[in-house]
Amino acid sequence: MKTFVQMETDLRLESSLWVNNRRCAAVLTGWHFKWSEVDKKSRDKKTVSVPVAELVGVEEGKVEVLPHKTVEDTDKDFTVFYVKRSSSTGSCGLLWRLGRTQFSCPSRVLRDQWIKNLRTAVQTHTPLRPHRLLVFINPFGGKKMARQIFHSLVAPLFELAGISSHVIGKTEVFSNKILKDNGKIANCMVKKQLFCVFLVLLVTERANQARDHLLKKDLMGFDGVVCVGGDGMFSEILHGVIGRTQQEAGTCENDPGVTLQPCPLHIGIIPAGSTDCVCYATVGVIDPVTSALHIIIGDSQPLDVCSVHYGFALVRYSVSLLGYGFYGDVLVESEKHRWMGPLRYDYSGSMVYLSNRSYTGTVQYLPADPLLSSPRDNTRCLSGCTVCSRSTERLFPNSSDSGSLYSSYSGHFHNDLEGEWVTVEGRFKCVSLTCMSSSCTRSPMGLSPSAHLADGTGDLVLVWDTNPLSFLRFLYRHTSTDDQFDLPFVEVHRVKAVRFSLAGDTKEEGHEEIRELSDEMDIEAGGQVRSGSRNGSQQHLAENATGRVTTSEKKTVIPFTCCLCCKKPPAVSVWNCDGEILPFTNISCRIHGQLVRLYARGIEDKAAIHHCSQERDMCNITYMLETSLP
Ligand SMILES: CCCCCCCCCCCCC/C=C/[C@@H](O)[C@H](COP(=O)(O)O)NC(=O)CCCCCCCCCCCCCCC
Ligand SMILES: Nc1ncnc2c1ncn2[C@@H]1O[C@H](COP(=O)(O)OP(=O)(O)O)[C@@H](O)[C@H]1O
Ligand SMILES: [Ca+2]
Repeated sequence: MKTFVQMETDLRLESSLWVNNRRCAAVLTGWHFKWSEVDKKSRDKKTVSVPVAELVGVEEGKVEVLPHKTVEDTDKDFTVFYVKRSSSTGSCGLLWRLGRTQFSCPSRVLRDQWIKNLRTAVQTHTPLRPHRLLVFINPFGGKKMARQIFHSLVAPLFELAGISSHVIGKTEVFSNKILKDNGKIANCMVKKQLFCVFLVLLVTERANQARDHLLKKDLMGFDGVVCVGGDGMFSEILHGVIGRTQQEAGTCENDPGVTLQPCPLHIGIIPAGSTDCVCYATVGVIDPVTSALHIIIGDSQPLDVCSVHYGFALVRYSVSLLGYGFYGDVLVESEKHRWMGPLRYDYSGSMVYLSNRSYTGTVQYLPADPLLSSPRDNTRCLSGCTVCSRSTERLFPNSSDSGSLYSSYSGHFHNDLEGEWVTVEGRFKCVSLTCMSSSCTRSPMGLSPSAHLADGTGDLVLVWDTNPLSFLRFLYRHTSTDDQFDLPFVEVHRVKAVRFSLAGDTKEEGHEEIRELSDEMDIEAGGQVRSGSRNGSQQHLAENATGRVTTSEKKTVIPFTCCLCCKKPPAVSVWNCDGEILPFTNISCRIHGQLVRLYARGIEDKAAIHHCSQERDMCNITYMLETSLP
């Protein structure tokens, strides 16, 4: 404690500085860098306060980054880059932009003192800033813009932080640029930069390449993995990161009852996909610059993950949507129209809606503690969420400081699969399970608006068979703030685990095909099954208890290919697992609290920011840091 106070005192700096030829009083306290004009009348006075954790770079001289980086190397000036917020229309979170202020000092000595103290403050207060990142770019995701997005919007920001890039895999034109730039960037990294980021870029050439890389290659020294793509790409990274962590810990992923090891590698998402639900639900906006800034400053958001099992074999992990019935059918249909890009979901959604199907099944669930929270309590999981913070203490009870990443990893995970299972049986339009709100641009409040990112539970939504108009009402409510659960044919439950099985005789049309597929997936006792890809060829990876890995490429078998034109509707649907079709119907699922961490901080409340900025007349806001820091 004494050392900490000492450090704070050492870092404190206060002096007059000039911004645009106007004199300002500037102060660096432990946690904030603030400046305000001194010669202004007090009522016009503006104080800009930047949390140290949100400083992006401190450079000598007068530096510009847009449209190109230019440096006027003067003796008495320095430039500070930081996170600046602005609200965005049409999304629930705030856009982050790069703020920049050039300061002039009365002497070079004072200038150097400011630079030194600001940089030391950042290093002291932001231990999770990444230094080495592995970046995977899916060139075929969403509107096929991932490479451009990365190179035009994200790379310049990383360059500010001092990039050294190493390209692996087959490189393309843009890679040459990175390689060419390397020398120049590496130089300033040594001399000037606030902190260094070492990026390894991989542009994928096939589905599951990123996952396989994470499962097999040397990851020594990396702090995090970044994916530039959509939810499918994120899912690959998720599987790679979780799988690798369990491999190294000697944990058997197949056992539905096992406590999985939380993953030390952070995951960053630069959105460039079709739904981008994970990004939207954890950041609040689909914006590559905002996401890049969250990565650069090393934000950390824990996330619950659902493991899906078929008997004693792991099938997949899910975070956003595990949906049977409507969402499964939409996915099957949308695969035929991938060429439409993101619009394929709207087209397929309409087609499947018009086909008016419902399915029988038995759902069993293990309710979560109703005293902790409820899916109908009208709360939102926002940045600094108290429900999630309390869950951290519950999930990692042995850690001394539950908020700290490293201490939580040393604690013992609390295994809570106790309780009484509830069984419901009947005919459903859809059965959905989500670990988080799953908000996205189509549905800004999400599948379950009050779900939490990191509370160790999921929300199970049961939509009983109903007439088409009522079902449309249910769907339509997802697009507004109207409560989609306030309908007589809809139920929502906060759960820790779920099982699903086909009701009655399972030997129905379509199901045989699924069974055939599952036979081909080589499930041995204790064997692990991974499947997936939505690009026409499905790679199955089966790993048995001895660790032997076998892969076999096979043509995608999508059940019910003629589902929309057959006169007789299919009796069995499929599971949509974060955009992947599962080859099994009878599955069991379990939520693993805070299994992974993202470079994000949850959705920042627009209202709180607005209120805050009016009160203090500040163009940059200390809001989050003031709520989350000691
Ligand atoms: C009438 C308007 C109805 C709007 C209903 C909106 C419900 C939206 C729920 C969205 C949940 C999203 C969960 C995320 C899942 C993703 O992991 C996953 C993979 O994403 P990726 O391809 O980017 O990698 N995405 C999906 O599986 C897509 C699910 C999207 C379902 C959209 C359904 C649109 C339905 C439109 C119905 C229109 C009825 C019109 C009747 C005339
Ligand atoms: N080079 C590649 N070629 C084909 N498919 C790929 C490639 N790289 C990744 N994929 C797969 O593409 C799928 C869709 O990617 P994603 O980035 O999520 O886009 P979208 O949001 O449009 O679905 C993912 O399941 C991923 O496994
Ligand atoms: Ca949750």
